[in-house]
Amino acid sequence: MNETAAATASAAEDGEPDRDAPDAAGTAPVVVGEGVRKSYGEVDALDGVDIRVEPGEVFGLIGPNGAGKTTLVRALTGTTEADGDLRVFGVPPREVDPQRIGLLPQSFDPPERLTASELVDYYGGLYDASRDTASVLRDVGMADDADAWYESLSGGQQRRTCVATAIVNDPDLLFLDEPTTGIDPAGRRSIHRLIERLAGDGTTVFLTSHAMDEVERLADRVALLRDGAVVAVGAPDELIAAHGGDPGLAVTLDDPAAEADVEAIRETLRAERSGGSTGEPAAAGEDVPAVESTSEGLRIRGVRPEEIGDAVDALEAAGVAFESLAWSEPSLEDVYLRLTGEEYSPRTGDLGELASEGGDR
Ligand SMILES: Nc1ncnc2c1ncn2[C@@H]1O[C@H](COP(=O)(O)OP(=O)(O)OP(=O)(O)O)[C@@H](O)[C@H]1O
Repeated sequence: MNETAAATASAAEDGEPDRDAPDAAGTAPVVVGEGVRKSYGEVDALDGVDIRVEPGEVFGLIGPNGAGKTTLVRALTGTTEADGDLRVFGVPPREVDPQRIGLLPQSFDPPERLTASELVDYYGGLYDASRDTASVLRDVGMADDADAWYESLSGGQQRRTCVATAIVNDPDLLFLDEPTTGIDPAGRRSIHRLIERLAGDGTTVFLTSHAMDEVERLADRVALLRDGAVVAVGAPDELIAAHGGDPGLAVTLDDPAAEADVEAIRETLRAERSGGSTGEPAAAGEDVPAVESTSEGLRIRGVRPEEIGDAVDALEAAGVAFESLAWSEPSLEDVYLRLTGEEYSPRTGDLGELASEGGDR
């Protein structure tokens, strides 16, 4: 019996819950964190984080600036000490075989007086076994610039080269902290395809990003960190269904709408929804589109595509001139905005409260 199995057996004998236990499918989690805490002086960067990442998952970590994402990545990779129970491949982070881990930190300043190829060679040389440098550079779209000095590369090319150094050891668990920052759309797509391919081949990917479209596309599950704690975790679809709100019409205005105009729009839509041409108001409690102010103008939630004409009529009847309209289904970005309270609107109440009521914590 190896050390991990022995520790597991002894915990089970003690009657304690076994956090590293295989799930019903028989697979042990790759990452387990329970009650993870880290303070910098007065600042609680991590305030009791619980997290579990399964093998082969792309696990997305999102949250506002300062929420604690980088601190959590640092704790999980053993680059900072943290309190609480942390296990990676069943052992404390600092005891994990480095060969199994790839890390792209948020800030990464490799030696500049090397070419992209030499840099990947250099990092590959730190491991017992590494991939062929040319194939790694091909993976990140840097084959044509392999012989360019790192310092002469553009910001996006530098970031791609850094991604290459993180995968040169063919890791089982890959931490990517903001991998596509500064990379152009085509480059982002190639990094996305790379992540999908790695995950398809069994690599577990821990992806931190502010690009919600990226996380929504790539992640099997997402954890939203706020003020050092996980406030929601689940598959993107589940989170969107639970917290994304209704589909809505984004109305871009030249000038902010007056409260009286917003109320007039609301009343017109209510009448349309309930009685159409009869103009009867909706019954109390009836589901009607909600009109909210946003930084760009208005968002009319709960409008069905066939009701967009009614919304335009309501805007015109209220004398509100608009620049553009865009109807969309809720996305992970809506979840993020609602659960972080960044979508606060005085007309819809404090969504910070909604986060604590509707979040998973
Ligand atoms: N070395 C440090 N010394 C002091 N405070 C720190 C240190 N590192 C992080 N912090 C603080 O801990 C909190 C969490 O920071 P962290 O970098 O983990 O957030 P983040 O979610 O990664 O933010 P961002 O999205 O801006 O990268 C912040 O309040 C930050 O100021």
